Amino acid sequence: MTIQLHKSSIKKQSKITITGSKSESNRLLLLQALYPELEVGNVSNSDDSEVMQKALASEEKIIDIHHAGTAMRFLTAYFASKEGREVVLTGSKRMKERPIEILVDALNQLGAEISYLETHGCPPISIKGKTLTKSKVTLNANVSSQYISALLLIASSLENGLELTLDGEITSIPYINMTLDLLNQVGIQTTFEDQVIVVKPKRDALKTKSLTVESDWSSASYFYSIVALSPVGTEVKLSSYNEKSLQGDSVLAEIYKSFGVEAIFQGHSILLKKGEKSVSDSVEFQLNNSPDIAQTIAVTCLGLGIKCHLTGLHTLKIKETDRLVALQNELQKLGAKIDITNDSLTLYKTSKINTNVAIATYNDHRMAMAFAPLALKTHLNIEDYMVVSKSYPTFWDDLETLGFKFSK
Ligand SMILES: O=C(O)C1=C[C@@H](OP(=O)(O)O)[C@@H](O)[C@H](O)C1
Ligand SMILES: C=C(OP(=O)(O)O)C(=O)O
Repeated sequence: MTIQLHKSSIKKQSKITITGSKSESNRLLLLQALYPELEVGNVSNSDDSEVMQKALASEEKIIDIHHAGTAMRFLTAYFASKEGREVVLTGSKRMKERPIEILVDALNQLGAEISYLETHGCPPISIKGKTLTKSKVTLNANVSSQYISALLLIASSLENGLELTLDGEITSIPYINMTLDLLNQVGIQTTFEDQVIVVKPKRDALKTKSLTVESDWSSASYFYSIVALSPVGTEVKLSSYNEKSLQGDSVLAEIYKSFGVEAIFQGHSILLKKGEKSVSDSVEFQLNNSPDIAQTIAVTCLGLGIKCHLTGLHTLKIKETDRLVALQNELQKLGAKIDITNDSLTLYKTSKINTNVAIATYNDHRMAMAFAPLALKTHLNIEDYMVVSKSYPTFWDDLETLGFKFSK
């Protein structure tokens, strides 16, 4: 199903409430399964968090987590440490191509019993839950931080806690820090020094029994892009956010200054305003710490007609799709010249954007949402538009609130 986005201009002022961060939600849902007295507010309404909730409550033998990477990785660790529980974790066609070997190896070294059912190194996997007795393991930290967060999330429930040694350059570090911060908030002790993370076992009551998830910063990125592509003076207010966020994607506020977007905190809302400041001609960003906003930034640059060079993108190749190739294909359709490597993208200055192009989304929510703001510049069509529900089910409703015009 394709949505036709008509060339639109949005209201001068609007207000949007974005659902809870799916990253924070999926961590806290797992902690809640370990410590049922924990109450969690503003849980994400994303498909990925729904899948996580259902899986944790399920007594079935086969659990299908569809496209949800965090759910796949976090639940692997969770079920592996649940003595007596036997499950098969499976997922979408793409999930069966997304690597999980580093996590499975680490868990098996800790005493787990996990095996592959189809392709070595990828889901589906069979897990025979065990009491994990060992407490030290080393793993490669350069492929996905989700493997590390998965181990950290179950660590406090292990008899002796966990000492994790991270080998190589650590990717997506803010997500690891987010995990550690949430553990600390509920009273689990951790240290992180010189590539070694230690998590102490938790035996006493929780320090905090109730936590509220901050709204999702990756979802906020699409509104930063919309404001960047709108006339001077356009304002969009987003809630509910914290000035000091656990989410690495909050770096958006800094990055989008280059695109003329002012972000003003007003209590727990952020007022985004397109300022008078002229936009940079060419930008460069290292996105190792915030890979999920790469697509948004690349498309904003196309819309503004500026050059961008984005680096630190090696994890994009193993996400919902190969996002580097997907971006190259779709930006080219719009008339852009773009070069990609295994970990970078260069988009050259493009003065004219092709109209009425059909953007393919590759089962990737962020392809649909990153390209949608271009409707402020031209007519465009987005294929399989409901793909957005992976992280942001009400995305199109919220765009309509802003004044976007479309036909489904
Ligand atoms: O831990 C998390 O919640 C996430 C970590 C990141 O993955 P990688 O560590 O694989 O880059 C990010 O891309 C993903 O959307 C969510
Ligand atoms: C990469 C993402 O999610 P996951 O890895 O959890 O599927 C994402 O939401 O952009």
